[in-house]
Amino acid sequence: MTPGHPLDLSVYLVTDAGLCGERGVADVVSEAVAGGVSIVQLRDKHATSEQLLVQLAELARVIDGRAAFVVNDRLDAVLAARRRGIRVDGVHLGQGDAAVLEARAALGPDAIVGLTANTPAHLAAVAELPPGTVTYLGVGVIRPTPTKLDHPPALGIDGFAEIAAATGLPCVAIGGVGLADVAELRRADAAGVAVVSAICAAPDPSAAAREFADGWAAAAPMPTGGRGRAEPVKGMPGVPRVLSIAGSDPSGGAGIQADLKSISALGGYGMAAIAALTAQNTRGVRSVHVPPAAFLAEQLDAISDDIDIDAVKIGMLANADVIDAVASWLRRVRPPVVVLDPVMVATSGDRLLDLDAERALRSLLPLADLVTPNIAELAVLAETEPATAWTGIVAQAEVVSAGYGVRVLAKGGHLDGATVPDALVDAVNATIVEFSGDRIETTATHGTGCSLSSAIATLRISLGGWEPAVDEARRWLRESLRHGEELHVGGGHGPVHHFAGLWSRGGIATAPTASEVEAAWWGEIAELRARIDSLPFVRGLADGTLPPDVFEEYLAQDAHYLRSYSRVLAEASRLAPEAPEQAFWAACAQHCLDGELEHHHDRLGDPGVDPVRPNAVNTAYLDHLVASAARGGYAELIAAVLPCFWIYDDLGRRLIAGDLGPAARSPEHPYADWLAMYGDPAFEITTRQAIDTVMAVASRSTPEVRGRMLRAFRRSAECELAFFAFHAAPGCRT
Ligand SMILES: Nc1ncnc2c1ncn2[C@@H]1O[C@H](COP(=O)(O)OP(=O)(O)O)[C@@H](O)[C@H]1O
Ligand SMILES: Cc1ncc(COP(=O)(O)O)c(N)n1
Ligand SMILES: [Mg+2]
Repeated sequence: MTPGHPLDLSVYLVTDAGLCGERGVADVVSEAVAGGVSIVQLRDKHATSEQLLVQLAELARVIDGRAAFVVNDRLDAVLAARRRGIRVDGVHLGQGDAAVLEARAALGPDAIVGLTANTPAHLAAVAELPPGTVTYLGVGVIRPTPTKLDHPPALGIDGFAEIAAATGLPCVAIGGVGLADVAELRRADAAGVAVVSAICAAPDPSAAAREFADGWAAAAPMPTGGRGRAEPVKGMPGVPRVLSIAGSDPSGGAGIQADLKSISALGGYGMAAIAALTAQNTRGVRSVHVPPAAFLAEQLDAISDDIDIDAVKIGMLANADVIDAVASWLRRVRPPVVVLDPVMVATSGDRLLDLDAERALRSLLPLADLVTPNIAELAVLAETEPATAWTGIVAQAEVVSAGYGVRVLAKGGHLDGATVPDALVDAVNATIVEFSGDRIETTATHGTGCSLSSAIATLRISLGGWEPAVDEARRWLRESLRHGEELHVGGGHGPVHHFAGLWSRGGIATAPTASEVEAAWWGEIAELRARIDSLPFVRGLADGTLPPDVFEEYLAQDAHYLRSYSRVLAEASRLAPEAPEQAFWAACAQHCLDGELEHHHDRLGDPGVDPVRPNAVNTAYLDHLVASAARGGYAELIAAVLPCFWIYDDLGRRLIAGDLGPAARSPEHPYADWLAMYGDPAFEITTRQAIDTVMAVASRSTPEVRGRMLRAFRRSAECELAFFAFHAAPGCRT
């Protein structure tokens, strides 16, 4: 968690090493955080202290400040990690774990201390604790879940809502939460949803996480803020009013334009006095025009005569006259925070400052609170050659800091190497704070220095200290660097994506691709599929031991189902917006009757009229399909019909391949014709077409419609499980 920032509990990932499998926990966490997970809990009940420490270091590195990071149960490991400078934000404790009071005392007031609580007695005990002891409650389980075998009775969403209403603390819903529950839980006042298998076991954890983040964002916000959600820290000032005095970059990635985006992205009100104009793009600077310095002075006065300025960021000043105008305004106005980015050379290598102005720039240093030179600029200020090693860079920063009585942020962006360090050097107070992170492989580095310095100026006001401001600005810049190339701006060094974090957290969600939706939906029903595989009915099908009367009763029910399912597919055809989709669903409707149903009749004998009374799960499944069409129209209906293709195709192919037992490969298998029908490559092609059709619609839909489609899809998958299960138990007869 970042000091001064509200804790975002919305998508809470609990790790499970078993479910992450060969990919490893760190890879899954890294992807999940990229997809929008806001907090990660490392849960490893078996690791030794030493193993846990290694995992903590690795996860802290891949999370890289993008999400909060807590550890289940092991307060000792959190303390050991913190002693080694590993960034762990806190601990989550169960009722049987170390006492929350002890954790709060050991970790200090800013740490996260989460607590599992799911009974009125637990809530009563929490209410007795001093305020500020517990940060949030983990409340569950919502539904029965295989990822925690010893879980208490499921609360359901109503039970969760009751507990959330009875406490003043933010409540995270945990245990068996599916994507389809997210909106309802948010409306039930959840501060977030905890997810284990739906992300850890997903083929694409990033896409799965994004579905949850989108689902959360799309759910209607609570009518009034406040309860149930963590609040910003008390005493946070209002919106920082931040002025950039810098040059214009018409391509929008550096200079004034980058400053205004950075200030806005970090919650400030941005103002800009233009000191110079450049004609540049992502490849380089073509020319520079400097308006008269007197006109800059007029701009500055116009602002300060009217507006209280909280912070100033100074960038490209072009020449000595301009520098003098800014120096004399600063002496008069004395804004509380002044950050000077001593821009001399652009990322492209072009000079942005007259040579004779370099000396004038030094006169500004004592008027600044922080100066942020890159390696080349630091050497000019230190009047020496650029250092090539990090230690030399920090030494030069100390010289400049001592010589001018100003804090220096030495930036290592131009160093070669796998890590990118920065150092906040304050020779006056004799402190050096180093920051480091892995180098982000990207061409989008245009304007990094501009963006960083205006971000620090803004955050210095809202966070109240230099170290947290630099820390948070770096975290934000790193996220912006990671997403810069997605903007597709220019053929040279493109801009960073200033709003990457903001947009992905639901402001403006980028639409997922069809294959991302496909992976997320398949992952969403992973648990249901696993349960189908282990049903006695399916195991009996696989090894051929399923009693014929059970199989025939199943077929009779399925024949009834298929007659109605065919009508539902015809309805999809009727509702289809385009002719190819209309034809596809019509063909599926027909195949249902003359392919699948015919097979059933071959086996059972064509009864002419339907003699079978549908059993309860059959009726429920068909009701759901009809209701999906009536309620949600085409999009929801095709999502609801999909599991009947997808699950049968997947199961059929795996049975034929012998994945569920070798007997299914034998031509002597008693149900060989049934297996051949669903393992048939023609059925695979039809299924692929159905998946593609549904995913194309889902990826084009709004998050709200996509959420409803997923709920319909998941419900059908549940019905498939129930349909098989009905015929599974020995002795169960329809
Ligand atoms: N590839 C990268 N990966 C991670 N951080 C980077 C990368 N490039 C630059 N930075 C960071 O961007 C900021 C600007 O640094 P730098 O590139 O040295 O300055 P300038 O943009 O002024 O030349 C620093 O915080 C630096 O650590
Ligand atoms: C107008 C203007 N100001 C500053 C920079 C430096 O950019 P960087 O942030 O990459 O050092 C730039 N290219 N253009
Ligand atoms: Mg720079």
